[in-house]
Parts: sequence; structure tokens; C-alpha cells
Amino acid sequence: MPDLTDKQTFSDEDALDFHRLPAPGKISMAPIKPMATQRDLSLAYSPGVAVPVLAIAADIDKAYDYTSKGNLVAVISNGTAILGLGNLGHMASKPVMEGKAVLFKRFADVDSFDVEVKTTDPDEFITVVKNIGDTWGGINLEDIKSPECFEIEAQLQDLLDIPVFHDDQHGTAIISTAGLINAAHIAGKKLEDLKVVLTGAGAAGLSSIGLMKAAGVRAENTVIIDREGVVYKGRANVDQWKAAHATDTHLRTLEEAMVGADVVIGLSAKGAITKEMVASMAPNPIIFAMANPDPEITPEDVQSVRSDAIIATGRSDYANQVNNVLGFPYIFRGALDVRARRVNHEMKVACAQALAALAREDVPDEVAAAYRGRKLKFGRDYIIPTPFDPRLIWYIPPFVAQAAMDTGVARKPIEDMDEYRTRLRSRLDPSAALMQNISGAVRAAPNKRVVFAEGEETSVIRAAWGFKQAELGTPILLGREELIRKNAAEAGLNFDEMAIEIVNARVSEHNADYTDWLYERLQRRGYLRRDVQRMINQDRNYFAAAMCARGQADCMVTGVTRNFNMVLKEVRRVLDVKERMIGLSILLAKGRTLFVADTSIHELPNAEELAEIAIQAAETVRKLGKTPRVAFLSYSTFGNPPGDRAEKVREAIRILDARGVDFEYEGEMPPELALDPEQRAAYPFMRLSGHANVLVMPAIHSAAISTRLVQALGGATVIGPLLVGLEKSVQIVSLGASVSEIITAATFAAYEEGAIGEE
Ligand SMILES: NC(=O)C1=CN([C@@H]2O[C@H](COP(=O)(O)OP(=O)(O)OC[C@H]3O[C@@H](n4cnc5c(N)ncnc54)[C@H](OP(=O)(O)O)[C@@H]3O)[C@@H](O)[C@H]2O)C=CC1
Ligand SMILES: CC(=O)C(=O)O
Ligand SMILES: [Mg+2]
Repeated sequence: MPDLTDKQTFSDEDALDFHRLPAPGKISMAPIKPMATQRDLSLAYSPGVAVPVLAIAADIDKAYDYTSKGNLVAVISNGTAILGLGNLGHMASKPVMEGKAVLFKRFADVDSFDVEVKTTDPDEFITVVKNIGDTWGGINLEDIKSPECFEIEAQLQDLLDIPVFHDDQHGTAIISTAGLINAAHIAGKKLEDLKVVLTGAGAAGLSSIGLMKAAGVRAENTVIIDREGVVYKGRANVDQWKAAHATDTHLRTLEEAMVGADVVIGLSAKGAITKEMVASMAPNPIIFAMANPDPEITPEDVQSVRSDAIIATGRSDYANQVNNVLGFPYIFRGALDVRARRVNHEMKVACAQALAALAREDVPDEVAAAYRGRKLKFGRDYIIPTPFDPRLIWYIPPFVAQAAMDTGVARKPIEDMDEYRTRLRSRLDPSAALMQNISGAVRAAPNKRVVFAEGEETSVIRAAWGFKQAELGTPILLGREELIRKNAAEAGLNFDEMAIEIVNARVSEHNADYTDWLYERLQRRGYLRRDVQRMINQDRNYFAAAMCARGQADCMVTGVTRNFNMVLKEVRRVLDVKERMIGLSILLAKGRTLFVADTSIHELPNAEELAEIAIQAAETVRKLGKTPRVAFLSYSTFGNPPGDRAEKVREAIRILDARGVDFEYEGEMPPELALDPEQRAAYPFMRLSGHANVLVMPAIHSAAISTRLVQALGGATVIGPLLVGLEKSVQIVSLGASVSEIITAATFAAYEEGAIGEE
């Protein structure tokens, strides 16, 4: 049995930092219309806004045409059943609801906001949601406890003319049923023969068992269990929703019910299932332990007693994540795209079948790469698509939309399904895909040894641990063992468990070799042996770079405690440049990925250097999986106005023309011409086939200033500058970089040594 575990890759502090920094929360709002001029203001607000107001007053459905309603979903909770943590109040549910909202955006480009309602009274809750309901294209109810959730959802769906979908019920039912269809197939069992035990007769459990029966599981072969034990026919104090699934059975406890069962579906709480129970199940048992954040039983415990089990959990850090994240984004995408009035049974069945079918299809390499480099093939460890599968966005919603159209709940049918699929593909955020591909490629061959030069820093220790836990490669911490252990302990980490190699420069067995070797390099550059000995003994960047040069490490990360130029100077004394070295920043904004060069090396590049920068940037971008289209930026547009700097750019273009390079380039031009092909009418001779994705800046100050400006004002995410072109990859983060930034830098270092270095 393969090792299914990845173990948790973060500490509590990491989770809090993630939610706190750089700004609290996980969500923000961005306008999609310009708000720059007086005219914009007049159109967006008074008086222009009066026109759509009147149109909607005359026909309420016009809100779909003139407002964001049609792509807007509310995630609404009162916090009475937050994951499996129980009733912790409406505000405590906000991180989960914000989380669902960002997943809507990330996976299906659905705009979403969370609403936490401060009441446990179902009638009051219904009144609140009913009165704000028309604002949205759909409502995702979340983490509301049973049995109240059933009445709440049913009444709201009657009151509102948009989908009201309690995700814990139906999202979970769809995913668990899809998983069960496939798991049964793999186990060689038929749905109608399966003996199914459900532990957790709540929102998720009852809906799941209901859909499983609709898919073919026989009612008499099921047993459902709550905190009191088996819900048998005739049991006292059983509500109508549980009673609907009660069976005529002599069984009274979960232990008894599990004997000989083919399937156990856990939608209850941590630890509800024991190893002994699993041991008593039928051959090839199917165990879905779906409680969050901790499952009813861990896969490790199942494996310790049953090597023939098919196991799934709700968590992302084990194989087979059976979690409603695979459902709600795509169900709502399909429902919104036909302006559905509700999500009905047929739409849910269509979604479950589509998910089950997708898992059986051949998994393209890009998907495997995106998911930890695992070879994904339909089987015991891959019964359901992974959440990062980029096919989900165009594969699933058409089935949901079609079912809505077939059953008469679509206001606006889709006319051309092929065209719809193409449109869906373009919704996937390319910037997220880039990071995914890079991490995926590194994970696929996690064989790089990355030396973290500032190994005594707490943030670096945490980053090295995160890097190791995410299976990105082998970290090495440079520093004094005692201090590293002390700082790790203060960060709440157990260094013995982490098992990360520590190298202390002063006592390293390689110290003499590095000193001899570096002295050889530097003796005619003004350095005495004792200078070199001091550098190797006392300066972590020299030692770490020497580790890379001499083969004890593949690449390095540094910069947390010392500024870029100083670090670069030190590293350059040890490592050579391959052909040319540049700084490349990645700018992620508004669904676009732009590469900006040179953001760190050439201060005032001449024409030759500009051409070299373009060549290096294009080569790197290509190796990151993109087709480069290079624009040389300037204040000047093709000679107007003339000037010294602009002339250098023109000369760079001539150099590239003469060299006959194999990528598109053009210049000199201002950013708007580079980024927006529609503005190029006056320049029909321009040679770029689309918007530019590599921006070569005329000088380092314009490069550095512009990237920081868009980061500060435009809300763009900037990664880097990445240092490209040294003989061994060295990534220099900014002073005081966060744990995530250090991990990203280490990932790029490993990527450059692998994907780029080995080509
Ligand atoms: N993987 C996924 O995608 C999803 C997972 N879940 C998880 O499912 C669980 C239940 O959520 P939800 O249905 O919304 O919550 P509910 O509060 O509606 O239901 C919880 C149910 O679990 C029962 N239960 C609680 N503890 C135990 C126990 N130790 N043994 C047996 N039954 C128990 C309760 O019994 P009683 O009725 O007697 O109180 C109740 O029937 C949570 O852990 C949640 O995180 C939920 C949705 C999606
Ligand atoms: C996944 C989810 O919705 C839950 O655990 O409640
Ligand atoms: Mg939930």
C-alpha cells in the first residue's frame, strides 16, 4: 500500500499568519469598470446609474444584465455546525465562509462574499436571508446544523427565485456519491449489493445517503447512526429527517453495524471510527472518513489494520480528497450560466456522474504536475478528481447547465455547448496555474538539495520545514545547531521530528576544501588566504554558495537578513554567471501573468545589454511554460519623442533583428500599447501577435519603481525578482521576507536547477 500521507505542512502560527498578513482576511473586492474620470463617475454613479435603476424597476430580471447579480453567490452561515467543530457562533464561521468565497473565485470564477447571520433561530435566519436574497445569483448555505438546516433551505428555496443550496447537504452528497460509484467499481462491487453504514445522521450524512440510494444503493442495505447509536425503525425521539432513513434492524451500535459492512461513510466527528471496527468490515472495504478538520479515523490507522481498504477523507493532505470543494464551484458555475431558478435533483445527479466519469479519464501530465507530481491513475488512490484539476471548470458545469435546461429551471439556456466549454476554459486564472505548474514540476522530481543560508532565522527554519513537508525537495539549514534547535522550539517545532540536515560552516568537514578552492579563485583578486578562511568560516553566503559550487547543495536561498546588493556581491565571488544574469519579476494581476526585466542587475543597460536581457527573459519565460512576447518599454513610441534612452531601445531591436531570435519582440513603446492590442490601430506595423507578457524596462529604476507601484496601488502580486543566469540557482528574497516568500524562492531555485538547468 503506498504511503498516502503528506502530514500537515504548517503550524498554527502559519495558519494565523496566513489569515493576518499582509492584510487581514482572504478576500477583497475589485471594480471591473474604470473609475478614473468625471465621465466614468457620472456613468457609474449619479446621474448615469439612474438609467439601469429604472430598467430594473420595470423588469427585475434586468438586474442580471446591469449588475453583478448573475455571477454573485452569497456564502451564508450562522456558525451552528462549523466544519466538525460544532456551534461556535456566527463570527467564528467567518474564516470558513471567506474561504468558500475565495474557492468560488479561484476554481470557477464566481464572485462571492460571505454573510454571517447572528441568530440560531431558524425563522429569524430565514427572514434575514429572504430579505437580502434577490441581491445574489445564488445562495450557498453553509455550516448550519441539522435538523434546522433542512427547513431553512426548503423554505428559502420556496421564497426565492434563485438557487438556494445547502452545500453541506448536497455538495457533500454529490461528491461522496461520485466517490462511492468509483470506489465500488474499483472494489469490484455493485452499488445494489453494498452494505453501507453511515455514521453522522446530520446535514451532510442524510443528504449523502439519500443520493447514494438514488444512485442504486438499496435502502435495506443501509444503517444510519447518530450520537445515540443506530437509528432503527421505531426508535424514540427521532426527527422526521432521520426517520426517513431509519431501517428495520436489530443492530444498535456502530461496532455492530460495521461487522461485514462494505462501506462506511463518516460525516460525524473526529475519532468516531476505531481500528477494531475497520478490521471487522468485509473484504476490500470502502472507508470515507469525511469529518473536518480531523477525520473519523486516519488513513494511517486504517492501513495499519486493513491493507485492502479504499480510503478517502475530506482533507487536502491525503490522497482521495472527498470534499465538497469539488462540487459547489462547478454546480454554481453551471447554474449561474443558465440563470437557474434552483439546483434540482437532476442537476445534482448530473454533477455526481460527471465527477465520477472525469476521474476515470486519462489524467493529463499537467494535472499530475499540478498535484504534487503524483502519477494519478484511476484506482484505489485516485477515485475522484483532485481539486486542482484544471479540467473541472470546463468539464463539469456543462452537465449541470444541460440538466437545468432539460428540467425547465434555466432562465437563459445555453445555445452552443462547445462555445460554452471554450468560454469556461478562459475563466481559469492563468496566474494561479503558473505557480501550480512550477510547484508541480518541482514536486514531480523533488531531488534538489536547497541550502537555506540564514538557517538560524526562525522564518527560515519554518520555511525549510514547509518546503520539506510540501515534498518540494531536501532543505539544508546553515547555522549553529544549538541556536537552530532553540529557535525551532520557540516556533513550536520539534526539530527531531523535522529531521532536517544542519550544516555548521566552522566545523564542517568541507571547510578546508571550500577555503582552498575559493582561495584559488580569489588569490589574484586581492584576497589573502586568511581573508578567504574568514569568509568561509563566518559568512553564511560564501559558505552556502561554496556548497553549491562544490556539489554539497544544488541551489540556495538567502536575503532575509542582508540586502540584495551585498548578498549578490558575495555570491558572485563564489559562483560564475552562465551567459548573462538578470533579475526577473513576475507580476500577477487581473488574471494576467507578466514578466518584468531587468529588475535587479543592469542599472542603465546599453543596447547590447537590453537585447541580452530580452533573450534571457524570453528563454526563462519559455521554460516556465509560456510563449514569450517581448515589449521593450519606453516613454517614447516608435521614435516619438526622440531621446537618448529611447535610441538605446531602438538599437536593441536592431540587434535582435540581426540575430534572428526565435521569439516575438517589439519596441519601443509605452505600456498601454504593449498590454492592449486594441490601442495599436495607429501602428499597423507592430509585430506582436497579442498582448506582451515580457516587459523589458529601459533601466533598473523604471523596472523596480513600476513593479512596486503596481503592487502598492494596483493590488498586483509580485514574485521575485528572481535571479536568473548564475551557474547555480541562488534566490535572494527581500529583507524580512515572510515564510511563504522564502518557500516560493526555494521552489524557484529548485525549479531553475531542475526544469531550467537540465535542459
Ligand atoms: N468532506 C466534506 O466535504 C464535508 C464534511 N463534512 C463534515 O461532516 C461532519 C458533519 O457535518 P454536518 O452534517 O454539517 O453537521 P450536523 O451537525 O448537521 O450533523 C452532525 C451529525 O453527526 C452526528 N455525530 C456527531 N458526533 C458523532 C459521533 N461521535 N458519532 C456518531 N455521530 C456523531 C450528530 O449526531 P446527533 O444527530 O445525534 O447530534 C449529527 O447527526 C463535520 O465533521 C463536517 O466537517 C460536512 C460537509 C462536507
Ligand atoms: C467541507 C465542509 O463544508 C465542511 O466540512 O463543513
Ligand atoms: Mg461545511
